[in-house]
Amino acid sequence: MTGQSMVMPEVVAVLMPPNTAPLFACTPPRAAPGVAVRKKYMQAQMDIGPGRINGWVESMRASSPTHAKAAAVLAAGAGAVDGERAAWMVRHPSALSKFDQIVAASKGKKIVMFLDYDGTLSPIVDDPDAAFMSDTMRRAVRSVAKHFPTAIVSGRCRDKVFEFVKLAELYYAGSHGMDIKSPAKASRHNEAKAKGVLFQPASKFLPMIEQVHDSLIEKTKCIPGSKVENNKFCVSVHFRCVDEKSWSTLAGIVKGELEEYPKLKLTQGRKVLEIRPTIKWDKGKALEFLLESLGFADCTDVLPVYIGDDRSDEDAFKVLQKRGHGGVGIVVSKYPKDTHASYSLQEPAEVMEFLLRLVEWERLSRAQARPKCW
Ligand SMILES: O=P(O)(O)OC[C@H]1O[C@H](O[C@H]2O[C@H](CO)[C@@H](O)[C@H](O)[C@H]2O)[C@H](O)[C@@H](O)[C@@H]1O
Repeated sequence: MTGQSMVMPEVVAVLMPPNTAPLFACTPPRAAPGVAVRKKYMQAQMDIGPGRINGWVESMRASSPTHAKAAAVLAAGAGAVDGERAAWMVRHPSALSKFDQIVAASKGKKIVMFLDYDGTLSPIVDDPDAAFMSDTMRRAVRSVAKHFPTAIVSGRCRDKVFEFVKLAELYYAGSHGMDIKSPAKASRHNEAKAKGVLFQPASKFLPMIEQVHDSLIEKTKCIPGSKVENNKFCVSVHFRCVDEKSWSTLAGIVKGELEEYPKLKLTQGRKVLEIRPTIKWDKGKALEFLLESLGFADCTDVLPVYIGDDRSDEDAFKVLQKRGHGGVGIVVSKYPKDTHASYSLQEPAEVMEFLLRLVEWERLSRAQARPKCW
């Protein structure tokens, strides 16, 4: 991103090497004793491919920010961890405290909103079926969508995330972007090109994903607390409620399943192992696809804003970071983590505050632009 329209915090974020997935949910401290912890997590993350089960379990531990923070505190002390957080906040300042900077960058541009669901619009809870969004958050999203084209981009299957959000005027990209649909309800943003879009780049994997889902349901029955979720073009195996002693057994089951399906790969989210097709499609590609469908491909007068909390959202942040015409990536996290986002918000409550401020700012800008009749 080189254009002057680029939105960046005052301090440039440390970039990760190209093609490197974010390594930990929480970055262990850089102080001497923490380095060992950091390396351990890095190794664990690399091992998750076809590697050892121990590597898988380490990586599963690292997917818990609180777990990783506790490990870092043990290794380096609370002071070092606080210092790490302060340094991270300088690199990824709060989108609320930098609100004026963000909206200034949208001058002369149309904002397009992209919102992740779990951990962004709804708080993380133990039961994935109970991850409800509050009515106040729904009202905030509805108001945003009145002013800006708005898409929900989720790892969940599209129908499920729609059941939670219940707003027919939005675009939805489910299954980590592999199931994209334009709004069911007309609004002033979707009269044009994106109307009637349905894009499913992984449709040929549907029977395979079904098989894997059914097989994993059967094989994980012996593991109390585990939950296998059918996300249509991917399968999520949750371990949030599984006793840590059983994590290696669960990892072994998923690993064994993957070995039978070389056309599927493993990714990780917050206390969840996700199996998905090896196709080169992710939330970043979905963001590009939606911008194109809306008629904004290569447009200099559009500013995409993406808010998300998980590893899969990093694919979208990377796209925004590379985009020549600007884009705002906002990561939702209380803890420092490797991210390609420029800004941060701590939790869904702050996301709601940001959305409401955006709506208010847009209303005021419009009112000021209107000719006055005395
Ligand atoms: O892309 P997202 O909308 O963030 O979806 C990612 C995954 O979110 C859900 O799991 C996560 O949230 C659950 C409810 O709070 C929580 O119990 C779980 O531990 C988290 O990983 C969803 O259930 C998954 O299918 C999504 O892939």
